[in-house]
Amino acid sequence: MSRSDDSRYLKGGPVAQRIIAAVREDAAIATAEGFPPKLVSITVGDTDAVDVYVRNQRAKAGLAGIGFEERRFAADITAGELEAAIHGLNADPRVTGIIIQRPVPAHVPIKTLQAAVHPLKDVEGMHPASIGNIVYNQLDLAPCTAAASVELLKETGLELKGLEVVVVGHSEIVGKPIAFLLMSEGATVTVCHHMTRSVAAHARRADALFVAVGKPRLIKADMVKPGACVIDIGINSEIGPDGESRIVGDVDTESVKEVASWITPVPGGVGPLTVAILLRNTMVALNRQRALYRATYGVADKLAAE
Ligand SMILES: NC(=O)C1=CN([C@@H]2O[C@H](COP(=O)(O)OP(=O)(O)OC[C@H]3O[C@@H](n4cnc5c(N)ncnc54)[C@H](OP(=O)(O)O)[C@@H]3O)[C@@H](O)[C@H]2O)C=CC1
Ligand SMILES: Nc1nc(=O)c2c([nH]1)NC[C@@H]1CN(c3ccc(C(=O)N[C@@H](CCC(=O)O)C(=O)O)cc3)C=[N+]21
Repeated sequence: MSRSDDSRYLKGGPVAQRIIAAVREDAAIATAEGFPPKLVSITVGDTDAVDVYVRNQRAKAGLAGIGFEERRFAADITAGELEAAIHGLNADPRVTGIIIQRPVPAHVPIKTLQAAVHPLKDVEGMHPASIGNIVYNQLDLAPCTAAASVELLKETGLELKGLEVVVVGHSEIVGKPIAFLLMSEGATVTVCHHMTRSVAAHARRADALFVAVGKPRLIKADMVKPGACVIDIGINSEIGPDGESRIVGDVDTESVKEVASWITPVPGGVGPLTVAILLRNTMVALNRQRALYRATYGVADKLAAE
C-alpha cells in the first residue's frame, strides 16, 4: 500500500467543522431576525451510545449558536405521556426541532413517537412523511447518520454512478436510508442483514462497504475487497485492555486498514459528522417553518394593509 496510514483514514472532523461554521452563520442571521433556532432532545432510559451523542449535540449546538435542551424521561414512562410531551413541543413556537434518541424501552412503540413529531420539526427525517421524501429523491433533509455516511463516501472522490455498494444492517434509521440515498446517486446497492446467507460473500464484492450493525469487529480484513472504501457506523462501548471504557465501531480497523483504501475511524469518523448534520437539518427545518410563517402571515399582513 503506497498511501500512508493517515491518508487512508476518512475523518469526519474537518467536514463537520465546515458544516458547523456554515450553520453558525445561518443561525446568527436567523437569531438577529427574531427566529433563534432551538433543538430539543428526548431521551428515555439510559444507553451509552445515546449519552455520547447527546453530549456532543449539546457541545456542538453551543458552538453553532443553536439552543439545546435535553428532556430525560425514566424508562417506565408510558407511551401516552411521551406523546403528550411531544405534542407540547410541536405546539411551542420556540422549539425548532425535536429528536427522539433511539433506542427507547421495548414497551414504547418508537414508530408512534416518530409519527407524533410534527414533520416541520422532524430534524432527523424519521416521520413516515419525511422518510418518503428520500424515496422521491428529495434529499435536503435526510436521517443524519445516513447523510453523514454518504457524505464521507463522497469525500473520497469516487464516482457514485454505478458504484458497487454493500450496506450491512437495514435499520430504519441507518441502513435503509443509506440505501435510498445511494440509489438516488446512481449506485448499485445490496443490503445485508441477519438473514443474509453470506455477508462476507457480498461484502467482498463491494467498492464501498457501509456497516451499521452494532457488533464490534464484525467485519474482518478477509471480508473486504482490496482498495475498497469502508464506512464504519457502529458505536459500541467496550472495556479496553487498560480497563477503561472506550468506543469501537463494527469493523476490525487494525486489519481492515491494511486492505482498504479508505476507512472511517471510530471515534472520529461518522459520529462527528452526524452531529453536524443534525444541526444543519435544524436550520433546514427553521427555514421551512419561516417559509410557512411568511406564506401564512405575510399574506395576512398584505390583506390587512389593503
Ligand atoms: N455514528 C452514528 O451516528 C450512529 C451510530 N449508530 C450505531 O450503529 C450501529 C447500528 O445501529 P442501528 O442501525 O440503530 O441498530 P439496529 O440494532 O436497529 O440494527 C442493526 C442491524 O444489523 C443487522 N444485523 C444484526 N446482526 C447482523 C449480522 N450478524 N450480520 C448482518 N447484519 C446483522 C440487523 O438485522 P435484523 O434487523 O435483520 O436483525 C439490523 O438491521 C450501532 O452500533 C449504533 O450504536 C447508530 C446510529 C447513529
Ligand atoms: N434517533 C437517534 N438518532 C441517532 O443518530 C442516534 C440515536 N438515536 N441513538 C444513538 C446513536 C448513536 N449516535 C451517535 C452519534 C454521534 C456520536 C459521536 O459524536 N461520536 C464521536 C464522539 C466520541 C466521543 O466523544 O467519545 C465520534 O465517534 O468521534 C456518537 C453516537 C447517534 N445515534
